Amino acid sequence: MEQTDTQSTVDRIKQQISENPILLYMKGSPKLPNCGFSAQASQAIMSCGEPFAYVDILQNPDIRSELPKYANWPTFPQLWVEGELIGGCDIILEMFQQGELQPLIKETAEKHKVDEDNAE
Ligand SMILES: N[C@@H](CCC(=O)N[C@@H](CS)C(=O)NCC(=O)O)C(=O)O
Ligand code: FES
Repeated sequence: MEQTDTQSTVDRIKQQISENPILLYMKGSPKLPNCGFSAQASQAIMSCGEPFAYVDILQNPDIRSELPKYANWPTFPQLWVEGELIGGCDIILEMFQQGELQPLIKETAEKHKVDEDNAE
């Protein structure tokens, strides 16, 4: 039973990561963040001007407990781009300050817009 629950949570995480090219696991929402780290991270990503998906881990305690093990990353927020963990708040802000975040987000969004246009 325990095993099955853990497995379904991990499956849900894998599905979220594979279906959303830009995905932020955070506390609260970008509009109403519940922690300063999540607020700073989501603001930096929002300032790139592209839509992105998020999961509020405070509403999903199973994901909060399983994702750190799956990701091998102990804390939130976590930014995932195209199925890869980019990092947490420190890395996101560092990339933003170095001018690396915006091209990553822009190029990813652009690429997946084309994917969607070609979807048929
Ligand atoms: N230095 C971290 C700061 C994030 C952090 O320390 N998060 C803590 C407090 S919000 C956390 O997620 N703890 C585990 C938990 O609350 O589940 C980063 O770069 O992301
Ligand atoms: S919720 Fe306390 S530091 Fe993030």
